[in-house]
Amino acid sequence: MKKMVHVMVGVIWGEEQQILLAKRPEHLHQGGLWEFPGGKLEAGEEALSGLSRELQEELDIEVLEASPLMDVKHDYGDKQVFLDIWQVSRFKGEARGVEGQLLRWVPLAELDQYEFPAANATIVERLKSEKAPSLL
Ligand SMILES: Nc1nc2c([nH]c(=O)n2[C@H]2C[C@H](O)[C@@H](COP(=O)(O)OP(=O)(O)OP(=O)(O)O)O2)c(=O)[nH]1
Ligand SMILES: [Mg+2]
Repeated sequence: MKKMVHVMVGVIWGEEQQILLAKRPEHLHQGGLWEFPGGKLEAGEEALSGLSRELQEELDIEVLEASPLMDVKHDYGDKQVFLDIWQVSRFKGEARGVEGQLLRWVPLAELDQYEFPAANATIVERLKSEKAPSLL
């Protein structure tokens, strides 16, 4: 059986209800697609610590407030992921692509215009079906 990778995923809200997307580098798993920033939880690490660490490493921001949104399990065939998705409602600093990744702040209504990994379809649906600020 393939091992399931626990991934911390941040839906980061900007001040005008936009969400931060990052483009995955071509050479990575699911490369060339847009994602919500995040990465693998380390052994023994708490979920929120892992999320904060990943967003610090990838975007150079400090998470000040975050809450769990949903989990998604997905089998890509070559890899099985458990996406642990949190909404980030407050953070410190200005996000930049530390690893050279392209970033874009996208209004909720325009999310469908971006190509995501297959596992993200349910996340996008969920975000569109609820009024963002009430979740926070
Ligand atoms: N960050 C993120 N990963 C996603 C999303 N959707 C999705 O299927 N994934 C998958 C793709 C990858 O298989 C996995 C994330 O692993 P990763 O390799 O980017 O993790 P990482 O940032 O810790 O990278 P690294 O330290 O191994 O370089 O989760 C998403 O929206 N955001
Ligand atoms: Mg990552």
